[in-house]
Amino acid sequence: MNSTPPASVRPRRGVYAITPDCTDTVQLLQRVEPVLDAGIVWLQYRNKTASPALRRMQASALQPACRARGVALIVNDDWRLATEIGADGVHLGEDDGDIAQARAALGRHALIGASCYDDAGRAIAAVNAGASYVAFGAFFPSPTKPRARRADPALLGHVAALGVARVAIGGITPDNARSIVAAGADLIAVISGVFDAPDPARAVNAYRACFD
Ligand SMILES: Cc1ncc(COP(=O)(O)OP(=O)(O)O)c(N)n1
Ligand SMILES: Cc1nc(C(=O)O)sc1CCOP(=O)(O)O
Ligand SMILES: [Mg+2]
Repeated sequence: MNSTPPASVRPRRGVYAITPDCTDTVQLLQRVEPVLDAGIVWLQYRNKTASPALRRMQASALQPACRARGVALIVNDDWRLATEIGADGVHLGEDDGDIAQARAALGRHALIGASCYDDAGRAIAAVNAGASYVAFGAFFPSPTKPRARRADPALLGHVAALGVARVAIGGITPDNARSIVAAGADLIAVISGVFDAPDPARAVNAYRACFD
């Protein structure tokens, strides 16, 4: 019997890395593999510039790399793509479709995340619709999304009773992550702080230390 639990039910605390836009799939894997090996909990495949065909190819390439390391793969924006490639879940923002529909398609074990920005009411609605985690941000100026609306860290404490994982995103660095974890974040979601770092695996370790 395989005693290893599926990635979706392992402890939900730690680093949630999100891929940068990258057109070259070989290079994408070369950038992601050391990050997976460094001990992240979840990986989100996000590419805002790729065609649907390239997104399918890249998500399919990431799936076995994540599976081999016990890291859950979450597809951004597109629950149909998540089902097609056998991902562990999907992340949905305000323009990305219906959480209940995604839950019905992906099944009860899937990780379904909802962007809640600075809005606790949105988080309550998302959990009622079937979300597995709620994401808030941006907590700091984000190099990736400079125009992201800003959220107050106190919000993370206000939604503790929802009983789902709380993800923090937006400009999180190894220097400011500890304050966000102290405010109540279970996972910190990061793009530039990991993938623009001179040594991404070392950056993951610095973020991980903020949970000690
Ligand atoms: C973990 C996490 N949190 C928030 C987002 C942002 O989602 P969204 O507002 O739909 O914006 P895009 O990422 O689609 O540009 C996210 N992707 N992941
Ligand atoms: C994709 C995304 N969503 C955000 C939100 O606030 O909802 S901030 C963001 C970008 C996160 O990248 P970085 O770690 O480079 O700041
Ligand atoms: Mg989106």
